[in-house]
Amino acid sequence: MAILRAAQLADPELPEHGPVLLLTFNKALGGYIRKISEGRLRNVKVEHYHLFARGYLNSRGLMSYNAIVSPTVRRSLIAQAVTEVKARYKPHPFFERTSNFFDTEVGWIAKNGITDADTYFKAERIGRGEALGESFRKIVWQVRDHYIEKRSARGFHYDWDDISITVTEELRKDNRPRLYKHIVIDEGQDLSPQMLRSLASAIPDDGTITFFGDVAQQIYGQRVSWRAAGLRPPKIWEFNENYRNTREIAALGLAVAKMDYYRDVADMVAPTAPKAAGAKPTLVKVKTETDETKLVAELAKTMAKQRSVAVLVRTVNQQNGLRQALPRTTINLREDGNSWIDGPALYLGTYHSAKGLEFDAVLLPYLSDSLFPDPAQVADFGKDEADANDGRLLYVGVTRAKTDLIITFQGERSSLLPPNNSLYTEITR
Ligand SMILES: Nc1ncnc2c1ncn2[C@@H]1O[C@H](COP(=O)(O)OP(=O)(O)OP(=O)(O)O)[C@@H](O)[C@H]1O
Repeated sequence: MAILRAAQLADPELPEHGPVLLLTFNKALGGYIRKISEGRLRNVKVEHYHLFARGYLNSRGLMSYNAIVSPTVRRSLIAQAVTEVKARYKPHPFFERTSNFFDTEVGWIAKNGITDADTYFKAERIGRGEALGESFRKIVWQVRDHYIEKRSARGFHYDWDDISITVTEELRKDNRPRLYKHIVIDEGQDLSPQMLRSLASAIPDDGTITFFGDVAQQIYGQRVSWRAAGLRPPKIWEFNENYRNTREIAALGLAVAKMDYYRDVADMVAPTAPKAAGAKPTLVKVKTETDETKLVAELAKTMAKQRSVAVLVRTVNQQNGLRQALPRTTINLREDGNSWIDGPALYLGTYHSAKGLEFDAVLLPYLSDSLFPDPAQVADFGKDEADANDGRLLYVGVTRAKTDLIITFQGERSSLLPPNNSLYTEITR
């Protein structure tokens, strides 16, 4: 629909036509969209947000080589900033929170376009985790300041979260004609409010924004809707037909969306049951993790001879581990994001990188209680928040499968999997 909408807005037959930006969240989805729309899109540019942001700032003379700090360096600078701020205070357990916690909080500030302390102190935090009290927010704000100072000292002007603040500021003072008249956003639920604001500033007064989103698939933990960014859509279409999954796979997806960790989702559109029937998702219990990796690699290899198959995992470490066991020809969704093959192929990636994509068969290994939700997330944000985040990832993973879904685990199966056994065919190896 996003492709068709983009084509329509660029069609010279339409009086309001003009150049269109079809914006995706990540590289892999951009590659997929370019592939499936081959030859059909004229006057439409397909880009992911960060490519757009870099290109625009470059046109303003504000982008140089190495201007954006990598996530790893950012995290280490934030960790150093925490140590510095900690030295000014009496010992307090708050400082013992993981660097991922501080990194996420600093990211949240930027994603919401907050640039002054007062606004942050008063901001309402959506999410399941406990809201931070003002004294803690004061500490976080100092961490943020120290981090930005350190970053500038190293010559980095931006990180991947706050780049959208400069994009918005520049667009607001930029009187040049706009490059695109219309912007179509796919997987918009995961763009930050500030990214959305920057896109709204990127079109002319007579331009339009079309936003495609599915709140059930919010996987970047922001738990905000487009409303938070101030978008007031004059028209909303609801798409509730599920044409992708078989009835059995859709039933598991729906059961996931009904789990406790999905409470209070605003703007949720429940899909109606699809017509095509197929096999139930298979739930395989294995003895050890080594057996699990071996089994998944064998199944994936065999199945990928005839179909498109994806193996999706929670963490980059799991991905790297599995990579060794899979054939060299396996397409890595994160790194080879731009390659997309029609027909039989084997893909490997994280749940995050599979956003918006679909495969004939999907394998979801390591869904053991000890590994999912990711224990590191539980340590950083507490069980409730980790359940809410990883539950959404599970929903994304399950709904990528068109006809076959295989889930494997060892020990106890993850508590995030719906407990109703009639949803699965269970096998013990
Ligand atoms: N009207 C239709 N009739 C038949 N098949 C359709 C129709 N619309 C979409 N499809 C097919 O349904 C599948 C899912 O469509 P699409 O990838 O656009 O879903 P989506 O809404 O973007 O899903 P998600 O956000 O979960 O990735 C695709 O294989 C697509 O070709």
